[in-house]
Amino acid sequence: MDKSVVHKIHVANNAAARAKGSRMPTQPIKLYYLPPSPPCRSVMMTARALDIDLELVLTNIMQGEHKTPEYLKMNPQHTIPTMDDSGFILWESRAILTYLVNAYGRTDSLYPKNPRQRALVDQRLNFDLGTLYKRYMDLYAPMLFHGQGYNDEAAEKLNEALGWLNSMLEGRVFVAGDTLTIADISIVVVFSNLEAFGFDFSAHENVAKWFERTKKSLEPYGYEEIDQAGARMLASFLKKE
Ligand SMILES: N[C@@H](CCC(=O)N[C@@H](CS)C(=O)NCC(=O)O)C(=O)O
Repeated sequence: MDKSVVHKIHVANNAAARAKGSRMPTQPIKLYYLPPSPPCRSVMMTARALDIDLELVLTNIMQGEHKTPEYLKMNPQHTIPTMDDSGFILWESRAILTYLVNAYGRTDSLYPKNPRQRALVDQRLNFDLGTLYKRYMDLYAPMLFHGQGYNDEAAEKLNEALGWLNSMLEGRVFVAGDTLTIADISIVVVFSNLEAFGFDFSAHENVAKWFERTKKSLEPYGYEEIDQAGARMLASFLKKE
């Protein structure tokens, strides 16, 4: 679509949102992304949940588009997703999620302001970054990107992390309480990948039920189009190996 048309739509959408009393970006927020990238998918679903239009900038990391001088000037760590909100540059998906809710959320429900509730969301996000997503990558990155085989030890480590998540979910509807938060959106992308890759996590009953519930909750925010489609794309890389 013509850029000026995209901008006009953005201005009209924001005027409507402002009329409903919410804060909205003055310019479209740019997101450097690639559809199968799991952390990009969590940012895109969160933006939908917040009713924020993103200007998506396709950044093909397979073709080195994240290592151009311009990209490295913006993000020397050359990762996607990277966000540009009117010159404010941010990377690390979980930092982007918290920023978007803090800056543009109509309510705090996706990232509660209550200190204890927020601390639980932060704990889950840190668990995801440092343990769950890390162990998922320890198992699947060698298979996806280096043609290596299934590593039972890495699978066992991942399974251990799934068990910890299962315990965190005991007596809870969502990972940090009774309502959907950005922690669910960050964590769900791991499970969409595991499902697409055929990793059986059904023994973790709380996790399996939470996954189905979270998929449904995210349906209005593009779950199938963004997350499931991205996970299937990644799975097709896996099958080729
Ligand atoms: N922890 C980061 C991970 C970002 C990341 O590693 N993204 C991958 C794509 S899924 C990437 O940019 N890889 C290219 C590179 O690191 O050079 C986040 O959540 O944003």
